[in-house]
Amino acid sequence: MPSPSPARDVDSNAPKRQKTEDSENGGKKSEASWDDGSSSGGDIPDAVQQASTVQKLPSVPFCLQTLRAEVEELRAAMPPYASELGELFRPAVVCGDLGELEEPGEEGPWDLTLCVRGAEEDPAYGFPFRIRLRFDRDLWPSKLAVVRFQCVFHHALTDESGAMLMPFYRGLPRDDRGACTVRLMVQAVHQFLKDPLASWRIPAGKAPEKIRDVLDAHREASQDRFSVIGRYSMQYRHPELFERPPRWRDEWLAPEFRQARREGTAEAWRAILREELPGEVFSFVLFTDAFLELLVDEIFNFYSSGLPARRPNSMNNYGIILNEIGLEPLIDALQLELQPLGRLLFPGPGSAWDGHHCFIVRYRGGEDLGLDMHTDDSDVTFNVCLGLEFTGAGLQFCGLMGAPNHRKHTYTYSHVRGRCVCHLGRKRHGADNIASGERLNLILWNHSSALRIPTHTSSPTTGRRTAPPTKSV
Ligand SMILES: O=C(O)CCC(=O)C(=O)O
Ligand SMILES: [Fe+2]
Repeated sequence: MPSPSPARDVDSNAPKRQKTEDSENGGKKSEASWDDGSSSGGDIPDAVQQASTVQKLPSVPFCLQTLRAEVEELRAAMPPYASELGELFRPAVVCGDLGELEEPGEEGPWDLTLCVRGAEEDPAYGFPFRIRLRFDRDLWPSKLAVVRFQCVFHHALTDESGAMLMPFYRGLPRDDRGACTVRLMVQAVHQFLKDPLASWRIPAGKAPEKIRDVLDAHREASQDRFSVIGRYSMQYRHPELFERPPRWRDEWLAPEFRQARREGTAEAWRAILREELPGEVFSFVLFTDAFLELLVDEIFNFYSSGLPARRPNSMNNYGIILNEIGLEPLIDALQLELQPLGRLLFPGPGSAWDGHHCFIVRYRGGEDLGLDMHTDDSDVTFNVCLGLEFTGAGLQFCGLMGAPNHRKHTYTYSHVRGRCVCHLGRKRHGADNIASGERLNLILWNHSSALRIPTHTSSPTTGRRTAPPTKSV
């Protein structure tokens, strides 16, 4: 896939956001900035640059009360393309000016999640995509709310983490004060999904061919994905797993897990945990038999549908990605259920998840038997055994990546149906060969964008983001 040609940034009059230069940011970029050349157009071709206008922005101070009122006004009259509007909340951690994680104080920022779709009949973007709006008092409402797609999203004009790029913000609609509003932000995302070039203010017919090519490639990937999800939706065995908004039924989660969640204290959570390796590997009962039966039945139903399945990673030939068959909303909700435990066990990497990769691994004679030692492309991994009957298949652990004992065996965990084992993604591990029977596990890789700020936030993505994540062995 060709990449767009480099060009210089011309918008030196753009207003500056505080402290976003590399030197002040530990070499990392913040999700949006208005200042330096590299963050506002390093790889963006000339036609795009010319379309960017130099804006005079008003100085309207941040006011939390007004922001809350705008969210409620949106809730009271949701546009047809928006749904699943959450509540404003302060994120548990954010990336500080030096790239370190910090807990935000009274001054915010504030986050809001909701789903937005593009044009109704569009087979690639006419579906609800979960987005996060981040309101930072240095930027809102005079400049922008930072927008990030918090879901599987194939698009050429967002960065690797799903964050909008600078030209999107330059084209934001404004109210009669010249400021942003929540409703206008949501409308801008909808317009972006409908016509990204117009939203970047690139005149019709002026888009460089290279950009049109990458846009088309991503559109095709998105369309293929929704085509499988759509076709499978005609064949669901258990539609309750696919509901929108998603809902975890009480009878699906183990009573002791629900009890800990109700009490919500560190002691209550600790009471359900088994510390397999002190401070590093934990396990607990997560699912009931009823849920295990339901999920396994649905997975075998998908296998027998004959629909194409992307494989979860380069080391697994028989698994399926749950986010690719319509279960992304359910897994979003599962991640929320597990978040308090992540925060307790792994402060930092487990504190504020906003993305996931969730898949099934399957082992049986004649297919994959086990899994080589590796680390996961996750911040925190949850691994739940779904059954079936099997012997062997111990889960081996070594040290943390980078630690002196990285390659040294430290512990063997034995999977038990319904039980979940959790660890940092950088803890080296691998599965012994299955000796008999068949094993299915659900693997949830949790990601925090605060820990994964990409180094390029402005150039169009140059290829299809369809390659499965790989593991470092
Ligand atoms: O089979 C297992 O239990 C481990 C799977 C795993 O580590 C992975 O898929 O990343
Ligand atoms: Fe793994």
